[in-house]
Amino acid sequence: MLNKYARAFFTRVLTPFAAFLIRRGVSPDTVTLLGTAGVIAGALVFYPRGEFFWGTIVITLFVFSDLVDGNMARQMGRSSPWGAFLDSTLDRVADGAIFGGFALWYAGGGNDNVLCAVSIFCLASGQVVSYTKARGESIGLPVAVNGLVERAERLVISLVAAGLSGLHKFGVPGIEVLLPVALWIVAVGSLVTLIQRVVTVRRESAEAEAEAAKAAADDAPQRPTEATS
Ligand SMILES: CCCCCCCC/C=C\CCCCCCCC(=O)OC[C@H](COP(=O)(O)O[C@@H]1[C@H](O)[C@H](OP(=O)(O)O)[C@@H](O)[C@H](O)[C@H]1O)OC(=O)CCCCCCC/C=C\CCCCCCCC
Ligand SMILES: Nc1ccn([C@@H]2O[C@H](COP(=O)(O)O)[C@@H](O)[C@H]2O)c(=O)n1
Ligand SMILES: [Mg+2]
Ligand SMILES: [Mg+2]
Repeated sequence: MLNKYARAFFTRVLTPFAAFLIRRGVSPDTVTLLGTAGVIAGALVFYPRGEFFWGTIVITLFVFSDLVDGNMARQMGRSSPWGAFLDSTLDRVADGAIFGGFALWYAGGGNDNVLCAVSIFCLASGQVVSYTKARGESIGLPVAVNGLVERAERLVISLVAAGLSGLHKFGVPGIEVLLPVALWIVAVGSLVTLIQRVVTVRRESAEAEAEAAKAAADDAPQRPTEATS
C-alpha cells in the first residue's frame, strides 16, 4: 500500500538530492552499501541497549537511501540487474539487523522471552515474505499480489513505534508499550501476507500447469483411431 501511494511522493522529494549525488560522482551502488551500513550500525549499536529513540533516528537517516539509490540509477539510465540484486539482497540484511536488534534487547536488558520470540518471528517471516515473491518470479510466475504488509509497512510500523517508545527514556510515561504492540502487528501482518502470497503462487502455478497441459494436448500429433486405421 505504502509502496503504491507514498513512493510517488518520496520520488518527488528525493529526486533533487539524488541528482546532487550524481553530480558529485557518487554511484547508486555506493548509496546502497553506505545506506545499509548505516541501518546496521543504528540497529545493532543502539537497539540491543534499549536506546530506541537514537537508534531510530540513525536508521531513519539511512533507510531512505533505499529510495535514493534506485532514483539515481533511473536518472542515470543505469538501472541494472546487478543493482536490483544488490538492492534486494541488502534490504534483507538491513531488515535482519533491525529485528535482530529488537530480539537482542528483549533477550538481554528488556528481559522478555515472548517479545524476543515475536521479534525473531518478524525477522524470519519478513525474509520469507520477500522470498516468496522473488522465488515465484524466478520460476516464471507473475506473483500478482503484494499483500497486507510489505517491506515499507514493516519498516514504518516498527520504526515509528520504536522511535516513540524511545521517548520513555526522556520521561514520557507509558509510551514504551508501542513497540511490543507494533511487533505483534508486524508479526500477524507478515503471517497474513505470507499466506496471501503462497495462495497466489499456488493458484498461478496450477493455472500455468493447466495451460501447459492444454498446449501440449493441442500440439500432440493426431493418433489414427481404430475406425480409420
Ligand atoms: C518524537 C518522534 C520520534 C520519532 C522518531 C522518528 C520516527 C521516524 C520513523 C520512521 C521512519 C520510517 C521510514 C521508513 C522508510 C522506509 C523506506 C523504505 O526503505 O522503503 C522500502 C520500500 C521497498 O523498496 P524496494 O523496492 O527497494 O524493496 C523491495 C521490497 O523490499 C520487497 O520486499 P517485500 O515487500 O516483497 O517484502 C522485495 O521483494 C524486493 O526484493 C525489494 O526490492 O520502498 C517503498 O516501499 C517506497 C515507499 C516508502 C514509503 C515510506 C513512508 C514513510 C512514511 C513515514 C515516515 C515518517 C514518519 C514519521 C513519524 C514520526 C512519528 C512521530
Ligand atoms: N544500486 C542500485 C540500486 C537500485 N538499482 C535499480 O533500482 C531498482 C530499485 O529501485 P528503488 O527505488 O526501490 O530503490 C532496482 O530494481 C534496480 O533496477 C540499481 O540499478 N542500482
Ligand atoms: Mg533501493
Ligand atoms: Mg530496496
